[in-house]
Formats: sequence, C-alpha cells, structure tokens
Amino acid sequence: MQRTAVVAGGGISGLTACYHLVKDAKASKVILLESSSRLGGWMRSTRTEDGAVFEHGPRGMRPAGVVGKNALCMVSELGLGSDLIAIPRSHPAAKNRYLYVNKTLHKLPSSLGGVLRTIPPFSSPLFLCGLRDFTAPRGSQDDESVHDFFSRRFGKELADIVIDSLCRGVFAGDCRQLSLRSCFPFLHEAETRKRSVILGMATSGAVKTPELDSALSKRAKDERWSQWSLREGMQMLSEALEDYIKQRGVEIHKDTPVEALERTPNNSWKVKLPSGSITADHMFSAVPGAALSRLLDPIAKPMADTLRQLNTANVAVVNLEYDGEVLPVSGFGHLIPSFEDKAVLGIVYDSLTYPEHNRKGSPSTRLTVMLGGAWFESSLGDPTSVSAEEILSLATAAAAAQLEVKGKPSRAIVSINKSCIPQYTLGHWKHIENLFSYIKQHNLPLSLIGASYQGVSVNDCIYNAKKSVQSLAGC
Ligand SMILES: Cc1cc2nc3c(=O)[nH]c(=O)nc-3n(C[C@H](O)[C@H](O)[C@H](O)COP(=O)(O)OP(=O)(O)OC[C@H]3O[C@@H](n4cnc5c(N)ncnc54)[C@H](O)[C@@H]3O)c2cc1C
Ligand SMILES: C=Cc1c2[nH]c(c1C)Cc1[nH]c(c(CCC(=O)O)c1C)Cc1[nH]c(c(C)c1CCC(=O)O)Cc1[nH]c(c(C)c1C=C)C2
Repeated sequence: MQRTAVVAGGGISGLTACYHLVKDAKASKVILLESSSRLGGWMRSTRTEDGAVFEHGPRGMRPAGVVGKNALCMVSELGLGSDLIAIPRSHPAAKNRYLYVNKTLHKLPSSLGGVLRTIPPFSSPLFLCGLRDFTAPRGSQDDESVHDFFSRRFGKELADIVIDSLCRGVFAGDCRQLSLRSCFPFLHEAETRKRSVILGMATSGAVKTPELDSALSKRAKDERWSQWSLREGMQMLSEALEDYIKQRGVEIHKDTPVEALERTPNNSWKVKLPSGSITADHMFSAVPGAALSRLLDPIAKPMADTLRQLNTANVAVVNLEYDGEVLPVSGFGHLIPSFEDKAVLGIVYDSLTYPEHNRKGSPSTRLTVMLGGAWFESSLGDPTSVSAEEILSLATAAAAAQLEVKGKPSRAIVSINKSCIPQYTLGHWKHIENLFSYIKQHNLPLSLIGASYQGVSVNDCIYNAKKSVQSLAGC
C-alpha cells in the first residue's frame, strides 16, 4: 500500500491494524495517534512488586473458532508462545461457573446428568427447554431482543436466569435491550437456516482455515484449552504489538488526540491535532463510535448522527486481594441475574483461574467484582462523580455476603471504566449497515474498526482490524 495510513486510537484494534499494515499491506508510512499517555485502551494490567497481576479490562481469551485461531496466530508471530498460560477444559475454572440466586451460589450444569435432573435455581430439568426449541416457530422480525428470542425458543425461566446473567457477564448489558442479531449472530443465523437453533448449530460445520494454523492453535487443540492469558497479564499483548510496530517504523504519537477531520480536494484527510495537522491518504478509525461522531460532524453529518446513537455502558471494576486461600468454591466465577441484584454484575475468582498471577511468597485470594453496566446510573449514580470508597464498600460487602470472604482485603484497586463496553441494542445492525454504505457511497478513505461495531471480544477486535486492513490492501 502506497502513501500515508493514519490509525486513530491505540487500543487492541488500532494496534492490530498497525501490525497488519506493516506486516501484510507493506504500507509506506503508518502513523498511530493515541489521545492518552499509554497504548492498549481497555487492555490494562497492574503488576505489583510482589509478583501479583491484576486485570482491569479483559482477563482471558478463547482459543476456539476462526477468531480465536486468528488471535493465536498473531500471538505466535509476536513470539509470545512461551508467555502464554492456558486453562484446559478439564480445569475447574473451565467447568465450574456459578449463578448467585436467592442468596445462594448454584453451579451451572457441566454434564448431561445436570441437564436431565431438576437442579436449583430451576423449576424443571434444563433439557425440557431444549425440547421447546425443536417445535418453536421461526422468528418473524428482522431483529429481536436477546431476552425475547430465548423466551420464545427456550422458555422464560431460562431467559430470566441464565441469559440475563450471561449478557451481564459478557456485555455488562440488559438482555431486554440487547439485540440477538448483533450480540449472537450465529444464533440468528442458525434459526434462519434450520428453524431450530440446536439443529442449526449442530449442522453448521466447522469452517476450514488452514492459513490460520499455528504452533499455538495446534497446542490449543491437542491440550483442549478453554481459555488463555499471558504471564504478566493481557497487557503483555498490547506491549508486544507496540514493540513490533515501533521496530517496523510506525510513527507512534501518544498524548495526541485527533481533534477534527477535514476532507481535502484530492480525497485525503486533513487530520487536526493539538500541535497542528497532518495529511492521511487513508484513515483507520479505532476510536469509540462516540469519539468518531465528534470528528465527523459536520463533514459527514449523517454518519455522525448514526454514530451518536450507538450505546455504551460504564463498568466499575474492583480488584481485591485477601490473605490466604479463602474461597468456599472452586471455579471461574459467578454471575448475578438482574432480578437478584442490579448493581453487582458478578465476581471473577482470579486466583483460581490464573494462580500464576498470584503474589509470590504467601497464599492469597484474588477476586474481581464488576458493578454497574446497563444499571450503572440507576443503581450507582453518575460515573463521573461516584466515589471510589462507596464502590469499594459495595464490592467488599458483595464478596462477604456471596462468598463469605470476610475481613479487610490486603489490596484493593477501584477503576471506574466509563463507556467501556458497547451495547449492541435493538437495531444496531441497521446502524452498522448505514455507516458502511455511507462510506462506500461517498468514497470516503475511511475504515471503521474497534469494539463499537461488530464484536466486543478481544478476538473479534483483532479479527476485524486484520480483515479491514487486508480488504483495503487487496491481500
Ligand atoms: C471490564 C472489561 C472486561 C472485559 N473482559 C473481556 C474478556 O475477558 N475477554 C474479551 O475478549 N474481552 C473483554 N473485554 C472487551 C475488550 O477488552 C474490549 O472490547 C477491547 O479491548 C476494545 O478494544 P478497542 O481497541 O476496540 O477499543 P479501546 O480499548 O476503547 O481503544 C480505543 C483507543 O482510542 C483512544 N482514543 C479515543 N478518542 C481518541 C481520539 N480522539 N484520538 C486518538 N485516540 C483516541 C482511547 O484512548 C483508546 O486507547 C472487556 C472489556 C472491559 C471494559
Ligand atoms: C460481570 C461482568 C463481566 C465479566 N466479564 C465481562 C463482563 C462485562 C466481559 C467479557 N467476558 C467475556 C468476554 C468475551 C466474550 C467472547 O466472545 O469471548 C467479555 C467481553 C468472556 C466470558 N465471561 C463469562 C462468559 C460466559 C464469557 C463468554 C465466553 C466464555 O464462555 O468463556 C462469564 C463471566 N464473566 C464475568 C464473570 C464474573 C463471569 C462468571 C461466570 C465477568
């Protein structure tokens, strides 16, 4: 690719775009502009002097599927293979997930026996929900809330308890507002193809992607990994990408917010920065949709208006460390359905999942309590003024009540992550379609990447950034 590519936003999406611009597209000049003083975006790990690692954003990635294989391919190429820590599917952190309902922890079934029997908090065996799917009619609308979809196909109890919790544990969102088509596109597609979601999924067939095979994806398959992280935390991935792109000549500017965009007569961009402006032949926007809307107003007003309609949620992330091994159960963590407690979304048992991240020298328990999400304002108040002490006291009270973890934590870190998780609410797919068709119709030299559009997981961000660069470069 000739000429100058400018990437706005140095989170995992922007970093991945730079990586593929220099590696595959052989772009002649790449400039990365990041408004804050560090790269990585929400990928942020704190390392303490006694060897502990605390994650404030993503804490694990799945190796499965095309997007999982693709991320492992990049991790392999970055030479991070020996730093990878993997959880096999037989590990308690892979098998045991809990729901906190009626003030009690309930393990979700992980075997056939568990779905054939009635187990609390459910009023009938879960396999009966599966039977409904074979007879339920196909949906008739072009979009439907996640809750409506699951109620229709699997019953209201499953939707109220399991799906409500799942959406809190992935999107920090309300399944009554979230779109099935955008949040779980494979389920929408399975229903469209086969009417029964179970049949549709069972007959979808694995996509063959030999080009994404790597030493790590082979290990993941052979060793049956369920998820993975890195020895010094997920931030190692953004740091490795930063080193890689720096060595290959990407110009990195931190503390440099893009302030405005203007079109030039020869279909380039004038990118306005605090210290002046630069010219971009092509822009990759890896900033959140709301930030891009400010840059495109008034030059592409219909796009700016659509971008403003994309929703996000705030999440308070509280990392806690206690002396000793004090958890009453073993597993990944538990989620709390919204009818039980709106404010506290769930608790991750980090010290059991990744003991490699525990402090050295003396036993400890590390937990992450996540609060707020779609219920932030209604249950915790304004994220710009809520007090960290108040959030900490709610988090420690939740750990004490739900896990009997008493006493004062030996360490606590509170992060109020504002607008950190995009909410793909009803009609999101139409907004995305409108944005992409506006770019095409107006021949804008602009690519949209990042969690705001087509997947919030790190795997999705990496995959979409790569696809975007490759489609432009014709690779
Ligand atoms: C608490 C939490 C837990 C999560 N857990 C997981 C998990 O376990 N597994 C998983 O797969 N995913 C997880 N995710 C999701 C995943 O981490 C994010 O979706 C992903 O990191 C988003 O990356 P991004 O690069 O698209 O955006 P961001 O990380 O938001 O990066 C955007 C960057 O743009 C910069 N920027 C903004 N405006 C401008 C401007 N005007 N000019 C220049 N730069 C600008 C920002 O400073 C930022 O660095 C989690 C997210 C959160 C918040
Ligand atoms: C309680 C809040 C949250 C917890 N994690 C996240 C939030 C908002 C964010 C998050 N978690 C996952 C992803 C990636 C999804 C993907 O497609 O890979 C994101 C953005 C992984 C995940 N975590 C849980 C589930 C069921 C998933 C989906 C993938 C998988 O099955 O592994 C469960 C879970 N998340 C949290 C807790 C306490 C929890 C408990 C069981 C925290």
